[in-house]
Amino acid sequence: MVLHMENVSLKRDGSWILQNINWDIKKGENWVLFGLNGSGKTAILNMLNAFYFPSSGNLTVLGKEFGKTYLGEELRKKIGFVSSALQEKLHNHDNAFEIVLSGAFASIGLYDRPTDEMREKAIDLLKQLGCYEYANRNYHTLSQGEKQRVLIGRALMAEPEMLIFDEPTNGLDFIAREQLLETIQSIAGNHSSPTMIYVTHHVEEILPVFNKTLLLKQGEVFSSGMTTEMISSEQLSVFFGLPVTVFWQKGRPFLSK
Ligand SMILES: Nc1ncnc2c1ncn2[C@@H]1O[C@H](COP(=O)(O)OP(=O)(O)OP(=O)(O)O)[C@@H](O)[C@H]1O
Repeated sequence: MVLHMENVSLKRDGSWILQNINWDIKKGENWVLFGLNGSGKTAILNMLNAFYFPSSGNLTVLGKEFGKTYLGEELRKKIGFVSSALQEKLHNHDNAFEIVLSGAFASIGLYDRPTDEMREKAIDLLKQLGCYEYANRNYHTLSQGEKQRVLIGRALMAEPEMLIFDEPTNGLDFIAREQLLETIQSIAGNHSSPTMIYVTHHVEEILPVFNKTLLLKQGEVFSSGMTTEMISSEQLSVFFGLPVTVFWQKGRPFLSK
């Protein structure tokens, strides 16, 4: 089991942010965590990363049970994270190659001496993700879409067991978004690919590789199961509280009122 959440609730500053969350992720599944603004998506991610601790319930992430030992750092090494928020934390004067390489040490900036093997791997990843042509460019000169792909390379460098995309298309134009989504879909084709979780509130970003979906509403699980069943006109009309139609094209859902 990659993730086991059993009746997990979270209280912050006196209010309940998450209530009775049940969520199991098995190896081989890739999940969408779908919820509107303020539904508690970030709170769940902060628990997976061991920044927050459940106020009640049982939580096991990658075989580590919360409450038994301190597991923050150990766990975070096994979880790759791609978000726009992370972009701001990186050293902007590093080039794309160095940013990817630093993923091997789970560090911001390069403090340890990378091995030749690590360098080769970073180059392979840059090629695989279509970033090779700007490998020598300073990170801050890259476009948002290019930055996000470099971040994916950085995350994959550490060979994570879980890879989380937190609204990764923020700030991307249509073309950059589609390129990024294509990259994400291609990672899944790799036999050593990690379990992926894609956090979003945009239906049209849900790729075929994300075969499972959890619908989160006001801190509670509204429903969870196969993506094709969750992302349906019937479910989402109740979820949004307004009639919507979902139509599928080339394995991806689209939403209209
Ligand atoms: N420390 C805190 N104290 C009180 N309330 C909080 C705290 N942190 C978050 N919340 C509230 O918990 C709810 C869930 O927040 P969270 O950031 O997890 O939502 P989200 O689904 O990630 O939203 P978005 O898509 O807008 O990022 C929100 O109503 C938020 O205001």
